[in-house]
Amino acid sequence: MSKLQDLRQRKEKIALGGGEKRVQKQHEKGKLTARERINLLFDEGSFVELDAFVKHRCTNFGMEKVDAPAEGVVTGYGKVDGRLVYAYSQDFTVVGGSLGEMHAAKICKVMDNAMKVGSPVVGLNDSGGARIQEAVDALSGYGKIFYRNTLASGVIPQITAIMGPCAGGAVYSPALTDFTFMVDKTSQMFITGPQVIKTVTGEDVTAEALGGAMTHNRISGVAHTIVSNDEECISEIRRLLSFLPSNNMETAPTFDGGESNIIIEELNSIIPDNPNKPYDIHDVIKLIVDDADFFEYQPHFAKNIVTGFARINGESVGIVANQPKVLAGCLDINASDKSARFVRTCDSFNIPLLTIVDVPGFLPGTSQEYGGIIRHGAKMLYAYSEATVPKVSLIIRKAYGGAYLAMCSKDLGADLVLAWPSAEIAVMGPQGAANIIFRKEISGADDPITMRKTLIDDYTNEFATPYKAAERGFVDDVIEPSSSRPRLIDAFDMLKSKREEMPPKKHGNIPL
Ligand SMILES: CC(=O)SCCNC(=O)CCNC(=O)[C@H](O)C(C)(C)COP(=O)(O)OP(=O)(O)OC[C@H]1O[C@@H](n2cnc3c(N)ncnc32)[C@H](O)[C@@H]1OP(=O)(O)O
Repeated sequence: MSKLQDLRQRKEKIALGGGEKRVQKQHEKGKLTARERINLLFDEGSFVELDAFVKHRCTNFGMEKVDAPAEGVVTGYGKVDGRLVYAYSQDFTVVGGSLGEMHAAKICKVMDNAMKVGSPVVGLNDSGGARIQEAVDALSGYGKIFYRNTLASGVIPQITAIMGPCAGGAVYSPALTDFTFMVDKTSQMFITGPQVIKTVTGEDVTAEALGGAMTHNRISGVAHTIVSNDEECISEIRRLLSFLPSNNMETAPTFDGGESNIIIEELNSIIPDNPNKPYDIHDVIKLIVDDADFFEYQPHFAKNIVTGFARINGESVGIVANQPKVLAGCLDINASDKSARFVRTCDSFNIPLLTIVDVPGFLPGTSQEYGGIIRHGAKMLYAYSEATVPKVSLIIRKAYGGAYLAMCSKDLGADLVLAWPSAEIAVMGPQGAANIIFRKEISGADDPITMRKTLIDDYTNEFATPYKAAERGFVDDVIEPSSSRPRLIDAFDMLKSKREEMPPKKHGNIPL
């Protein structure tokens, strides 16, 4: 056999992964193989595989006889929409995609290379976890990955997709990355599986209920996006990448922004006359951004706040907006965590922030106080204050108390604050305020009910407007809602050359 034939044969054998039977089993579960996923991720023909010949060197429990093509993980680089991206894709058909010393070394090489050239890393996870035969060498492999995840944090975007099992120590690499996708029904994440839980606590729980995609998207907030199958997962990763720069020294790619001067009459009537009537903030976002295209971040978690990426005049922006439809748009523990993390993600990657405010306050109650709403809410204040990207706030209705401050107020460094005439910026809502400051007048009146109503109306007319804040310069301008899109385009355009430095320090100490 010629050397060339030998090379071809070797590569063909490696490309078969764990063999036909195991590939068939993978397909029967509704999953694509590691290589099929890689092919979908990258622009056609652009993927360059590295380390296909790497072998494990474990001899425990007969492992010297186990051939593991590509060491159970396909690694390399290629182009996504013409931009360089590094990726690894675990191959469940090879020793269950389990991670040993050399499997980890391949992933570490991808991360090291991506850091050198400043490109995102996409990790497609489908693995039985630490390769049990390799013992502490496998654990060390995870440790090396966690260390690199942390060093790369805020330098290059790190995206993880969970496309199969992800248990034990394996869960912490995804948790250290910027974005975690989970495929519905075929992916699970947990520290300890159902059997261990049954033994230790006696609790009965299925793997899906414990760590399925919806559990982590809706309840725990560990995952950011749920997708229905592998194909959708990969296409959503490609879509997400289009909103992000390749690294923290660059800005996100720009696109054709469409109509910029458009007046949107619908916005003038989108807020209901009754201040207690909810509406869907998505309607406002979709009218303002380019092509109604909104990539939502954690759409199923803390639905009282809406976060995600969009474009305004072709440029990426990160949007944080209260959702009056859920908990009246109050901020709570989960909303604070979700938005603070999102703000920091945007700031890391030079993505300007648009904050749309309609917030009646922080959610009252013992469960919130005992859960540490003070500590969690502080994360929002911290994240907005330290963010140096352009920050534009649009106050469309309620902006009360500490929550007004937390939603990127002027005092937390908003570069431009615009308000609609429907804005109400005050320490608290008129009803609550009147009960406290006019208590004596109300209780001493011949007709307390009428007196209360009169005083609430007085307070509303005087304070529940944007004009008190505008008088002090906390609001830069009160605008017609219909002009919001051109005004925001103009604001972000004006702020493009913004330069702001934080005081030198090792790192800040965000309340965790
Ligand atoms: C730090 C940590 O990561 S601790 C976590 C350690 N990992 C674990 O506890 C999980 C162990 N694995 C499992 O429980 C199961 O394999 C599951 C649930 C992940 C998947 O189950 P199934 O879909 O039924 O696949 P199955 O068990 O047949 O595994 C496929 C192959 O991968 C192997 N495999 C799976 N996980 C591992 C592992 N962690 N180490 C070594 N081999 C493994 C299996 O032995 C099997 O090999 P075979 O095809 O030669 O028979």
